[in-house]
Amino acid sequence: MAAVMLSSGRKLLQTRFPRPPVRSGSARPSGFFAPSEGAMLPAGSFRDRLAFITGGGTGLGRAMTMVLSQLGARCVIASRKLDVLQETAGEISSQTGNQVHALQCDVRDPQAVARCVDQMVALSGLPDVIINNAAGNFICPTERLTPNGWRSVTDIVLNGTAFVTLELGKRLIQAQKGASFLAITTIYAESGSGFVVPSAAAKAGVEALYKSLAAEWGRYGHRFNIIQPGPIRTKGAFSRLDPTGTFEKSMIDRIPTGRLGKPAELANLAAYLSSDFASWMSGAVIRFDGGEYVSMAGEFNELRKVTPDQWKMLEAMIKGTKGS
Ligand SMILES: CCCCC/C=C\CC/C=C/C=C/C(=O)SCCNC(=O)CCNC(=O)[C@H](O)C(C)(C)COP(=O)(O)OP(=O)(O)OC[C@H]1O[C@@H](n2cnc3c(N)ncnc32)[C@H](O)[C@@H]1OP(=O)(O)O
Ligand SMILES: NC(=O)C1=CN([C@@H]2O[C@H](COP(=O)(O)OP(=O)(O)OC[C@H]3O[C@@H](n4cnc5c(N)ncnc54)[C@H](OP(=O)(O)O)[C@@H]3O)[C@@H](O)[C@H]2O)C=CC1
Repeated sequence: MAAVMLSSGRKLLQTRFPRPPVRSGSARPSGFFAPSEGAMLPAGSFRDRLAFITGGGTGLGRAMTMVLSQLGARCVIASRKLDVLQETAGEISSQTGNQVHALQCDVRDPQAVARCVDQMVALSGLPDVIINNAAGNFICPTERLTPNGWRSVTDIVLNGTAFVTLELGKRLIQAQKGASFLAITTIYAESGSGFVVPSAAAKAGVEALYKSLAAEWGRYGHRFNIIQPGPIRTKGAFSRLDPTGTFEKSMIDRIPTGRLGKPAELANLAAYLSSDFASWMSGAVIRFDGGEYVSMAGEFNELRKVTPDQWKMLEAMIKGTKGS
């Protein structure tokens, strides 16, 4: 029951504002926004190209490796867990017929990054496409965070991205070879977010790093772009950000397109940004979130819950107001 109060405190009108109908993640809006998951670019768009993808063994990194490989790229995927990487590499290359190499690398360790790049160069040369996708994250009230907890996330996300970018950037400059660099951040890199503070701080740092290098290293033939994904189900993210599954429904409810993103959708955008079709694109920050960010930001967006009958009444009240 909602009441409209006069400034005197007297109730002018009472009306029932029923709770909005419960809408599941797959209800009405997703009928309008069904995902398309096949490779979007023309076949062979990455023929003779080498792509290096950190965290390419799982989740979104795996999906990006899959689409690049489908489009003809040779791929090198790198992270800590060699067995996971090898399994993914085998699966993708047997589906696409293109080489996928797995290299162990902890991006927090600059020497390990240099060794990994040495191995890649020996195997396949320097890459044309670099995707900094590896990340660490977990929800935690900031007052519970230890220095090592802070370090574990910021080292992977910010330092890891910087070490990979510096190592490859310097070698590419030396070799006078152009390349596309892409970083995967998140929508809260822009707004900040409680409960994932090291991630928010580190992702914001990655964005500053990539925007800065877009300005500085264009002269070497290097492009730098950023994708800020909204929620896309992966085991890595959801097990650490919503371990009980409690928040998923309310999250979907605030996404105007009414559903989570799909890894393959993100992968198509990443492929476009890394391709020659985007050769004029650098320094771009692309939010890819089904509208979630603007939906959370708008002061009056909760008025979506107001029914047509309630609008009639509100309109009459507003029009009936005389003076200020
Ligand atoms: C409604 C929400 C639904 C989902 C939302 C979806 C989308 C919204 C936008 C999403 C953005 C997503 C961003 C992402 O980055 S998702 C990527 C997630 N993937 C990963 O994190 C994979 C890699 N992660 C890890 O390996 C670990 O989680 C890691 C980051 C902790 C690093 O591992 P490791 O180096 O082995 O570190 P540990 O030794 O385990 O721990 C180090 C340090 O951290 C403390 N710590 C670990 N976990 C927690 C926790 N949950 N709470 C508090 N502290 C934690 C740990 O205790 C150690 O500190 P000490 O001081 O004790 O030594
Ligand atoms: N899924 C989502 O909803 C969203 C995801 N993102 C971003 O997307 C990217 C992919 O996340 P997602 O696929 O969901 O999650 P995953 O957990 O599947 O991916 C994270 C990857 O990072 C690798 N990694 C972690 N630490 C290191 C390290 N020290 N050195 C090298 N590699 C490391 C992991 O491999 P290993 O354990 O083998 O090292 C893993 O493959 C991340 O940048 C994340 O921040 C952003 C917004 C939303």
